[in-house]
Amino acid sequence: MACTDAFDMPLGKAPLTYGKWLERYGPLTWVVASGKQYLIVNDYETMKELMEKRGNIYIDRDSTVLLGELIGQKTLTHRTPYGPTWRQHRRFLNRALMAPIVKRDYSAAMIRKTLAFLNALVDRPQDFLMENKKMTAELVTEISYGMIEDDEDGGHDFVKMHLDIAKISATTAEGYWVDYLPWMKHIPPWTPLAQWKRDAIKWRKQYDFARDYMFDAVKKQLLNTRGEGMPASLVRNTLQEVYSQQDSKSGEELQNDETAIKQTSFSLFRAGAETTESVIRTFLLAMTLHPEAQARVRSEIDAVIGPNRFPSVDDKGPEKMPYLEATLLESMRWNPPVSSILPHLPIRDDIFRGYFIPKGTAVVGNAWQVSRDPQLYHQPSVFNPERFLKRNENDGSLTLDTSVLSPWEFVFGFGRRICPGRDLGFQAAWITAAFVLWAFEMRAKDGMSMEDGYMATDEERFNFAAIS
Ligand code: HEM
Repeated sequence: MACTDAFDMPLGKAPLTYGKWLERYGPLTWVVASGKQYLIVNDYETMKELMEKRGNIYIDRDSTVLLGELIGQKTLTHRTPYGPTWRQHRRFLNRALMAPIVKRDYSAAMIRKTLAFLNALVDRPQDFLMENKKMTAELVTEISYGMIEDDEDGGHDFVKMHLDIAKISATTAEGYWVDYLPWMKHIPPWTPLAQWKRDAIKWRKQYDFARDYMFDAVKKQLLNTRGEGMPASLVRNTLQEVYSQQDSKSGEELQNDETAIKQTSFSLFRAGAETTESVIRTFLLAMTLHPEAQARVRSEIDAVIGPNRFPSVDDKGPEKMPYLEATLLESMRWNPPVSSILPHLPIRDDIFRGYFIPKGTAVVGNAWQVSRDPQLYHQPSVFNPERFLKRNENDGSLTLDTSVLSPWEFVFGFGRRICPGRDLGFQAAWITAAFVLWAFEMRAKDGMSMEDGYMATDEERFNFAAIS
């Protein structure tokens, strides 16, 4: 392990800088910046050792005073500290987002949204990025609530509310004095230099309104109809389950369950929309820049599905369509949506490989570096779905090569904090990919290709933001 200094802490494209530390210092780099301790982990085995094998220790999350505490984002599942509230969130989410439930309850919404996306592409192909954003934002909202607006309450635009909240997060991301001097949170809002506090109160109201708005609508409808005719959604399904146990629960327990469902459903948009959008965006980019790979996926779709029916989730899986599966895996590896995995903080002091790691250190796994590890992937910057495939010697068919590390092993994080929406996100991306290439051939504008050097380096091609 090596220590570097705060001035080396990158402001932009962090995973690339972390990757350079691997060459200089080895897999672990210790950094202290703005009074906070970070441990940057740059290889897969070490991430697994810390966040999975020692997952009971490296399980906490950090949060800032302004955004986390005063505005309330600490209550989003991915920001919730380790403890009973987080465990309750995970119990609901793990059950509600299991692969068979996703397939049974949410496939129809995914197909409906994808067909709307295809229609938009016919009319306005140049808007594909914006339409992809819209599709994934609406899909995750519908999965959370079964609808995208509450007509009875004036039809506020829920997606827009979320986008506004994302702006608040961006505005506050660089930190305020109160984040370093927590006693400042007690300063009354009317004092002359407390504009930040007045802003925080305003943002808190905006945040609380958005969090309660759709949840309250679904709850009201459920109480009025007992769920008759309501579409499946995370809120409907989990509230129904909780209400079915109301005889065995105290009023306080029911209230706690409701609060947890409200927080988890509100978290899904922040955690699930842009990440799924990223997988689809990378797939579309890869298919455009690699016409040969696109042609192989399209011929697989032609052979398995043909022109007379739509793709269906029953076609999904490496046994039926190995090349499509490998292409999506390669899209997730080529550009991991969360290039720096959210920090896992140890809940107690730990000794690892002889190094002392204090409680509260932000342990950051650099998923990007794993995706570019030449020991794991030959020519890692090259988009090559075949790296995940091998030919069956007996019948010549293709199967997944399990000796190659699947991106499933690192792009969704590790241990008990692993992404609970991974099956949902992957299935949504699969449906979009299958429908787009069933319906269209994609070509780059003006016939540009990788050979022309079009955005040829990783650094130019991807943005390395929180969601890349
Ligand atoms: C498809 C692409 C997706 C990717 C690549 C992705 C990736 C991740 C990663 C890296 C984490 C952090 C895991 C860790 O700390 O070890 C995470 C957490 C999380 N993800 Fe996803 N995610 C995706 C889709 C989704 C979807 C569709 C949902 C839900 C609708 C979702 C919900 C969550 C939640 C709630 C957490 C917080 C878990 C916790 O802190 O306990 N994600 N995701």
